Amino acid sequence: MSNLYLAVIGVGGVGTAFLSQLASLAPSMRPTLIFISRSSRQLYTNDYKPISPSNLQTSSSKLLSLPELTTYLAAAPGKSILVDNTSNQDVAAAYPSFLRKGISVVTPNKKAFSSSLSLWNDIFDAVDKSNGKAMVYHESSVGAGLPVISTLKDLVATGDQVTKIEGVFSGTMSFLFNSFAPVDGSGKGKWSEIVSQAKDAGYTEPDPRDDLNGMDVARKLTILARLAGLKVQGPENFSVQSLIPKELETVGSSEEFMQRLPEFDGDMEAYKDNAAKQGKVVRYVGSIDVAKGEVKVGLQMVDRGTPIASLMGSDNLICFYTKRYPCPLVIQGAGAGGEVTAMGVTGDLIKVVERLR
Ligand SMILES: NC(=O)C1=CN([C@@H]2O[C@H](COP(=O)(O)OP(=O)(O)OC[C@H]3O[C@@H](n4cnc5c(N)ncnc54)[C@H](OP(=O)(O)O)[C@@H]3O)[C@@H](O)[C@H]2O)C=CC1
Ligand SMILES: N[C@@H](CC=O)C(=O)O
Ligand code: NA
Repeated sequence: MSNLYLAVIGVGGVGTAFLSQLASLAPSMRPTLIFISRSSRQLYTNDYKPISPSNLQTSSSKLLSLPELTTYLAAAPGKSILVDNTSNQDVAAAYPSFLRKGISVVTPNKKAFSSSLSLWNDIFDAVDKSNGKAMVYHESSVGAGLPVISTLKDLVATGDQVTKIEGVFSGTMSFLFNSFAPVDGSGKGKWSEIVSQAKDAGYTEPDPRDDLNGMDVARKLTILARLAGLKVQGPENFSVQSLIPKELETVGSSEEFMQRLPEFDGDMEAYKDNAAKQGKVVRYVGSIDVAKGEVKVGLQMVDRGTPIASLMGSDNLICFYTKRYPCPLVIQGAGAGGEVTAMGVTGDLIKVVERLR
């Protein structure tokens, strides 16, 4: 496609899967890739010629700062779309600047939508003021590729009243507890070993402590709460149960954290045994009570026969209770992993392309 241009920041698990899905799109739906970057390398040309991702590793392009990238994309000979596949806060904080220059943003990065309320307002003000020229889509910021954000937006836009949202919002936490404490009472290894497996499978955040401290779930609930109409200030403003052992809270690197985690396997065994004594299993759940304005994130002892207890793999389970759906509208499926997350990103990109071309 000649008149739409694409910049991709971040080529890790999600970014790599996204690039392969991008390559499989029909040429009429595929914007011209003109910029790609990892944390310390960028590839682009000054004359907006198409680039090939495979050349990123050997690229010697001068590194553009975020304001320089904004200027570069704004001067492209057609409309530009930025795909942010990082979890970087600085990139997220630059979305309003991109949007104000007419550059649409597509991302699985939760940071922009779950940090300060003022960043949230700046982003959506910029979208509103662009008169349809700049869009933001972030389906994969909650439930990876599952249609969670789009469903909630449709419920709200069509006048339904959301009363409660609850379920399992983390692919990592789901995988950890489904493997560590399955309903049949067995278990597929020690807690720390299963955390390593979740990291190797690409389910965790770049730093797995962001999952284990509950912040990943807290960020997702912040996003959903805001979309449901609550003015949540941020994930620090409600109760979040961390699974990081106290002794490891001040550890510097994620590598050292992973090395020392086995010392605390006994703590998680205790949670599991305690639940088993009550005939239950332990799971990491979240809920938003819209009427009370209450958000909660943490461990719960769950009855064995319930849908939450019976989840498999990295599945998420999201229940929307609304005026129209007093028996909840339920969305379930894989909530983490490169391919399913990239599917949400690519799907969002297709929506932007359809609206811009
Ligand atoms: N993995 C999953 O299942 C899901 C992930 N997400 C979200 O998707 C995003 C990406 O996750 P994932 O792919 O797993 O993470 P990875 O750690 O695999 O990849 C992150 C990528 O971002 C790059 N990066 C980081 N900072 C910058 C920067 N300032 N400029 C350019 N590139 C940068 C890294 O560069 P380098 O390679 O040089 O380190 C790396 O390529 C995150 O926001 C995550 O929350 C959302 C839903 C599910
Ligand atoms: N680390 C996250 C990835 C998706 O948002 C998770 O495990 O759910
Ligand atoms: Na989603």
